[in-house]
Amino acid sequence: MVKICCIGAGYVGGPTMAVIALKCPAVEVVVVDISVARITAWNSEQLPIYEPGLDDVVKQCRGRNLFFSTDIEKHIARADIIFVSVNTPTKTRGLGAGKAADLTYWENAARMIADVAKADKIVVEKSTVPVKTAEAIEKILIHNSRGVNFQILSNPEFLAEGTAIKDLFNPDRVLIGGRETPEGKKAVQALKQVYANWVPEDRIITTNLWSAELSKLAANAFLAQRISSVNAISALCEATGADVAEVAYAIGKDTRVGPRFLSASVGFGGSCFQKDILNLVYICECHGLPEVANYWKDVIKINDYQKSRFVNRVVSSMFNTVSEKKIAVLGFAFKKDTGDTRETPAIDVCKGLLGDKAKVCIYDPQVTEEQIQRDLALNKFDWDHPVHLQPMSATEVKPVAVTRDAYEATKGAHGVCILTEWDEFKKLDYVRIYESMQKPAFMFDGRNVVDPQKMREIGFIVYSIGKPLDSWLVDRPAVV
Ligand SMILES: NC(=O)c1ccc[n+]([C@@H]2O[C@H](COP(=O)([O-])OP(=O)(O)OC[C@H]3O[C@@H](n4cnc5c(N)ncnc54)[C@H](O)[C@@H]3O)[C@@H](O)[C@H]2O)c1
Ligand SMILES: O=c1ccn([C@@H]2O[C@H](COP(=O)(O)OP(=O)(O)O[C@H]3O[C@H](CO)[C@@H](O)[C@H](O)[C@H]3O)[C@@H](O)[C@H]2O)c(=O)[nH]1
Repeated sequence: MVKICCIGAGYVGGPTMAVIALKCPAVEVVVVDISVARITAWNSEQLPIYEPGLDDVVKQCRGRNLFFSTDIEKHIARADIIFVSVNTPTKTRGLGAGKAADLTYWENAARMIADVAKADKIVVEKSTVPVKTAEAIEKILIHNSRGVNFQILSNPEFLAEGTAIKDLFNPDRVLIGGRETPEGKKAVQALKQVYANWVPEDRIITTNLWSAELSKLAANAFLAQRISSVNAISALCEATGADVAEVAYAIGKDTRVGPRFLSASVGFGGSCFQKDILNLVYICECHGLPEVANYWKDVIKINDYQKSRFVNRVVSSMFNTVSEKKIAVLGFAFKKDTGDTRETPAIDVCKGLLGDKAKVCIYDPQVTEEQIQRDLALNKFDWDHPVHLQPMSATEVKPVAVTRDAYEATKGAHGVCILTEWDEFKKLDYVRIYESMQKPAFMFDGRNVVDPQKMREIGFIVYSIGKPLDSWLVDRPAVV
């Protein structure tokens, strides 16, 4: 029986290994982590992450050929194939601070593999890492190997949160990069065999190591660039009276462009886009390509601009101050169908509103009060470390209220901000919400979830990203 061990039981390691176990009954899969709490949760009824369809997959395989453990050394030693899916945060100090990836966790994992391996192993890079990391890891392994043969593969993951199981069941492609030596090719084939259990052969792409690593960063940069492009157009739409949804529909009908990833929003979030673009920027700078670096940096600049623009819109339309006003925030996760808040635009929007002394009251169907407090207290990039290593000081607790219900959050509020496109926000009783609010009642829709015309008929003053403005807003420009 082929034995797989995955180091890192997070958003990628957990779902990916659960699907491998489901689709490959002849493979034994053990997911290990340094976080005892995470492993305990994976072994319980309440999994540590919310992902549609995940519970079902885990229940089918756990205890059969899928196991979760903190005994990292034992399972590394037993495995034929080791996936590494640990955190790769942005460095906060030293060389490359604010851009380069901090490979501390990756390096620790590699050294542990070198220490405990007594037989040949295939080591698979699953984390998203700057190009040529595999080469560095290879050096650590080879120099500490004591005669064991390691083959390094890059197998970046393309799943999106909220649709992880769907994406893993039916991936657009699986990418495997490896060395072009006979041993390297053999290792690529071994990993290909695992995916071939359910992924059609023509969707499994093999490349050299560097192409695989760079493709992952470039794919995320291209996706994020589409959102910043449509968000840039949304600002122009507001200034000129066009409707960004109509413009995006017309653009997306061109088969060369395609319709997906053209929804204007308060900004993109998530653990990947910003971090991966910063990595790309750093690599370009290191290779003496400042023009290319600046090109990609602007994708992030537009994203920051979009968040600031939103906050300024709220403040300027509410008589230029939100001080002491209750502002309800509906949605805190970075997208629907996940409880993940990493780099969610809600953090910057809430911090902006709190900076203007608003009384912020937040409701999200999947995010806990503890998580929201943690997010509002953490410094930039601190979130991407194993949870038990993140700083958290009780003195930093922010004056926000968190409710378990959208009606409670909006009761008595002066304004409502929709920051995540949860389906349930489409179906709320907005007449009831309007009646319970202070007047004039403001609606700021950062995800174009509600029909602005219907909201106006109810009585709200409405702002929707990239849509023609209410006359009230036209006279109150939101300058960044
Ligand atoms: N989240 C996504 O949608 C996504 C998609 C594709 C790729 N990625 C990439 O995959 C990687 C992991 O992302 P994630 O979202 O799963 O992160 P995560 O924070 O959810 O999980 C990482 C896990 O690794 C564990 N860990 C860290 N060091 C360890 C060590 N030495 N030994 C054992 N466990 C260790 C942590 O405790 C944590 O549970 C990142 O490089 C990310 O960029 C993420
Ligand atoms: O038209 C769109 C599409 C997305 N978003 C926002 O963009 C962010 C990212 O969304 P999405 O890409 O769906 O989620 P992620 O889980 O961050 O997945 C991205 O990042 C992963 C980590 O690298 C990759 O594996 C995936 O392929 C890539 O889509 C979210 O805040 C979305 O709300 C928009 O604002 N408009």
